[in-house]
Amino acid sequence: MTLPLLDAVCKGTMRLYPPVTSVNRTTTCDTILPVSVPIRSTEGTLVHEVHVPKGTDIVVSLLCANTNKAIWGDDAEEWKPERWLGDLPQSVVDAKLPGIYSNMMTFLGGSRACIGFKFAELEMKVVLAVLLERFKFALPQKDIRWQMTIVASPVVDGKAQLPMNVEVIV
Ligand code: HEM
Repeated sequence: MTLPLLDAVCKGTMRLYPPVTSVNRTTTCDTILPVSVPIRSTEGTLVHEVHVPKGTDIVVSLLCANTNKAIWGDDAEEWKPERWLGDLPQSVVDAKLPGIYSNMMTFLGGSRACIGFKFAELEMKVVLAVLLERFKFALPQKDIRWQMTIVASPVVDGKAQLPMNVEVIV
């Protein structure tokens, strides 16, 4: 059975709210990092690559890659599952992000990518399909903020929590 809307909702959510927002790495040798678009330096010259010496700590933001306006468009910060109901924009295809999951970096890419991503994807779909058949969920009138630190969490009144009104469907 294909459930395109459920699939689109999961992808839309995983793009905008990646549970792991960034990963840290330390270079083990001198490295040259190419940049996707040239950067203008403080001297006014265009920089096409960055020299990174061995032993440099690097923060790789999965959230920034997932919400880059040059890739996803001006509405990059909006939750729009319908993006996945048709063809993705050419800018997303052309970006060739190395992520293992649906043109985004949520589960990373390369040899240390998440090995549990298919399990996680299946689990979230099963849980949603079972719960949504039996319960109605609604957000309360509270100011919910998303704290996008290394692990993302919803916060209300300074405490990590996600209050919800849950009603049994009879
Ligand atoms: C929505 C759920 C999940 C997300 C967003 C996620 C994301 C990630 C990310 C970003 C990494 C790379 C971390 C790094 O290298 O610094 C990672 C690694 C890993 N994940 Fe997941 N993960 C999820 C669920 C799972 C599940 C369900 C499992 C196991 C059943 C799992 C097992 C692993 C393992 C073992 C690694 C380490 C892989 C390695 O270093 O070679 N993950 N995950």
